[in-house]
Amino acid sequence: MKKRALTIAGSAARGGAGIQADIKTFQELDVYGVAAITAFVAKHPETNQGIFPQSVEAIEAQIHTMLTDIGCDALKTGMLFTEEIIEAVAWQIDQSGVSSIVIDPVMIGKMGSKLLKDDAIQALKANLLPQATIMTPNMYEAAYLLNEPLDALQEEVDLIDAARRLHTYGSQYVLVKGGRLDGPAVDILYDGQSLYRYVAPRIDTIHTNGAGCTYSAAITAELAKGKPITEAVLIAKRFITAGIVHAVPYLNGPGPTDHAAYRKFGEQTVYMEEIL
Ligand SMILES: Nc1ncnc2c1ncn2[C@@H]1O[C@H](COP(=O)(O)OP(=O)(O)OP(=O)(O)O)[C@@H](O)[C@H]1O
Ligand SMILES: Cc1ncc(COP(=O)(O)O)c(N)n1
Repeated sequence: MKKRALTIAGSAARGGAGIQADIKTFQELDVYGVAAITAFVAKHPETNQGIFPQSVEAIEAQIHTMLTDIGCDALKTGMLFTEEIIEAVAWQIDQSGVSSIVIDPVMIGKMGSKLLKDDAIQALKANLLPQATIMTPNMYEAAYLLNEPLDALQEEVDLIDAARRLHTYGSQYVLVKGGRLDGPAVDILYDGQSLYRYVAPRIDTIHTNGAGCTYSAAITAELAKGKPITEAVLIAKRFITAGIVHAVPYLNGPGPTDHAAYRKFGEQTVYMEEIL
């Protein structure tokens, strides 16, 4: 039977990030995608719209319906926004019996939206990270979780150090993304014993809106299909690299990645190596 992946995240009105990115990615990687929407994000300096969180009741009802009617082989979380949403979602994940859990600790969007409240970080650390199969912070999120200044991670050695320290928070694997490093786009994966680096050429573009969401959704899709973590991350890195190469500059600012690019052009310039 076709495998199923669930995303619990925010709706991004521009369509490149959040739930929209996740569902497009699930479809491209041939898993049945379902979604529980935690909030609607329609923030733009010109329209001055905002963030519209959904009630805990509405979020719980969506997750319950999907888990009981459709079932789930792997799930991911993205924007969760508040402490009470995190606590409710963490409880449902704990009860779900789903064994592949990807936690993307989304905090700030590339257009500047604040997607996690300051007082929610403790609930994320206490209730969600210990349940993670893999957590996928970017450099800024890793620093924030470690109580470091936001620009604390500057080089690859800092990513390695952060991955080791974040592993003590309880996630089985930690993937620290070097999207904002100078030089090649290197991400570090750590499982408590072995360290791996995933390397892609850096693409000279500002159009990476939703790159983190898309990457973690691709990892989730591959885990749903039963791939081991190291391989799921490699396929996902190829998926997002192709998406960035072929990104579409629709916006007055960072445009969305192209979720169809991996299928159409299958970029293979990405490799993985173990760091000894
Ligand atoms: N310019 C780039 N060229 C190549 N790869 C990139 C580039 N920017 C980001 N990446 C890669 O894209 C993936 C997502 O990384 P990124 O750091 O953008 O995550 P993120 O900041 O969490 O994204 P988001 O802001 O969408 O949540 C990582 O594998 C990263 O290495
Ligand atoms: C609902 C939602 N979730 C996540 C992101 C992060 O994506 P990015 O940092 O690429 O804008 C976003 N912008 N909106």
